[in-house]
Amino acid sequence: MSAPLVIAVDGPAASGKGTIAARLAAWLGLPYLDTGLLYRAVGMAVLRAGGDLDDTGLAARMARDLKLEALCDPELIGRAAGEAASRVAFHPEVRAELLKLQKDFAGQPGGAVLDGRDIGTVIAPDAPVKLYVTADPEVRARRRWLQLTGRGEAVDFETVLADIRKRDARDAGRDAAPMTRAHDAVLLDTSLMDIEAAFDAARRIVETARAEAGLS
Ligand SMILES: Nc1ncnc2c1ncn2[C@@H]1O[C@H](COP(=O)(O)OP(=O)(O)OP(=O)(O)O)[C@@H](O)[C@H]1O
Ligand SMILES: Nc1ccn([C@@H]2O[C@H](COP(=O)(O)O)[C@@H](O)[C@H]2O)c(=O)n1
Repeated sequence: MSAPLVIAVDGPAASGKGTIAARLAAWLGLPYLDTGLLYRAVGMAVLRAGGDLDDTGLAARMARDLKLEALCDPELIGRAAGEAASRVAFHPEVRAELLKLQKDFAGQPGGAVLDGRDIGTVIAPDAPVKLYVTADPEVRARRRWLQLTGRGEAVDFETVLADIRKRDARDAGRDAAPMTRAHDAVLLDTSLMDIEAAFDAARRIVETARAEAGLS
């Protein structure tokens, strides 16, 4: 029997990694977890409790008490949730609380697809297929701006670009599980690709990696 097919998809905000990961999962019939939603849900829980995002203890308690139903909240897609997520994700104690759930998901016997910032480095370092999806900050900001304004959020492009740059710096610069490309992750720059082209490129990367790893 061959090893389970685990696909780790990492990259910065609005690079399109979630779109790619979800489509890979549907194509392969694998379960999919958007791990950013976990941090978004914790951040929103802290904000809704009137708490301070820098309060490590409170954020860690919210992470410990997180219910999976919370991931269905449409507010998690919003700008406030993205910023709050990056703030609580900074705390190692929060990351520790969310670790087991993610590792268990990645360890399912039939395989899985996960996307985030530390999937290929921390959550599933032995994944046979790893992608690091990126795009220029301006391209990502435009995608995010279209997404946010499309759902009715009034925000200008420059604000979204500033958010993206700040979030990139915080996510890549933190000590705990920083956003980084795993040494064995294949880089996929989607700056000049539409969604179909990006998915096709990702599918080819997966097919090559599967063949190299001898996975059926
Ligand atoms: N290659 C692409 N070309 C144009 N738009 C794209 C592309 N990939 C994704 N998008 C759009 O950009 C937005 C962000 O995509 P997506 O949610 O996949 O990014 P992400 O990297 O998972 O973001 P986050 O880190 O915030 O979870 C969505 O509206 C999506 O439809
Ligand atoms: N594995 C992960 C996933 C996410 N984060 C943090 O959450 C923020 C929101 O993530 P999105 O993918 O939904 O944009 C992100 O900026 C990270 O700070 C993380 O640390 N690790």
